[in-house]
Amino acid sequence: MAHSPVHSFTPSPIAPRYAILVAGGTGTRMGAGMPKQFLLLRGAPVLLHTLRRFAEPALNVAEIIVVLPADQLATWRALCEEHGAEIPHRLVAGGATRWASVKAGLGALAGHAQGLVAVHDGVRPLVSAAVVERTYAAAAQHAAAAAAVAPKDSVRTLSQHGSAALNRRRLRLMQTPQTFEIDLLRRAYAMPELPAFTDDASVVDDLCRVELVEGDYRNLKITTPEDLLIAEALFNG
Ligand SMILES: Nc1ccn([C@@H]2O[C@H](COP(=O)(O)OP(=O)(O)OP(=O)(O)O)[C@@H](O)[C@H]2O)c(=O)n1
Ligand SMILES: C[C@](O)(CO)[C@H](O)COP(=O)(O)O
Repeated sequence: MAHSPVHSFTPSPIAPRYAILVAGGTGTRMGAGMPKQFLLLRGAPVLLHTLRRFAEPALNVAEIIVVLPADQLATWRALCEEHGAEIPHRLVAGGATRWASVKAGLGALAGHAQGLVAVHDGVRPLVSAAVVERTYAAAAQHAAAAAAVAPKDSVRTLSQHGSAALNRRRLRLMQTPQTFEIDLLRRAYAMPELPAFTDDASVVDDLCRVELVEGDYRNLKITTPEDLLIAEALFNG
C-alpha cells in the first residue's frame, strides 16, 4: 500500500532542522576488526567527516544526534578528543538493526514537537552540503524527501527461470540523507519493524509519498574495502 497520502502537513521553510547520523553498525562486510565508521579517511575517522558535513553553518542544523553501538561510545569520545573535534552532538546507543538505531536516535529528539529530521548513514562521509540542503528543502515542501541516483549499469531481476531485464529508467538507487517532518517520522517508526525496511523511505512509504531529489554518485556508502579506496580518491575536504 505505498504512497497513500494519509499524512497532513503544513509546509514550512523555517522549520528547525535536526539530523540523526546512524553509525550503530559493526561493519561485518568491511571486516576491518573495528567498526568501519572509525576507520581513517585522509587521516580522520569516517564518522568525523560525516559529522563535519552536517555541522556546516550554512545548513543551519540545530541539533545533531550520533547513534553508535552501545559498546563504542567511549571509543568515539576518545577519537573526538584525539582529533580535536569540538562539534556539538548528542550520543545515543543504537540497536541490533539500522531501523532500531534510527528509532533510538528519534527518541533523543522527543522534546521537539516540530521540525525536519535528516537521517544519514554515518558511513557516507562524502555527502555534499548541496545534497543535504536539497533533502531539507524538499522535506519542508513535501514532508518526506530522499536523495537518490539513477543506475548506471543495466539491471536484471532473478527468477526460478533465470533472469530478466528491468527498465533502469524506472529505477533509482537510494542514498541518504532521507529527511522528514519529525511527527511523520515518529509515526512511521512507531509501527513494527518489517524485513522490507532497508532505509527510512521504506518505513515512511505507507504514510506519505517520498519525494526523490537528486543525490550524488560521490555520496558513496563505505561498505566493503574498495569503497574506502574510492572515498580516498574522491575526498575533497
Ligand atoms: N544496527 C545498526 C546497523 C547499521 N547502522 C548504520 O546504518 C548505516 C548503513 O548500514 P551498513 O552499511 O549496513 O553498516 P553496518 O551494519 O555496519 O555494515 P554490515 O552490514 O556490513 O555489518 C551505517 O552507518 C551503520 O553504522 C546502525 O546505525 N545500526
Ligand atoms: C539506507 C541505505 O544507505 C540507502 O541506500 C541502505 O539501504 C543501507 O543498507 P545497508 O544494508 O544497511 O547497508
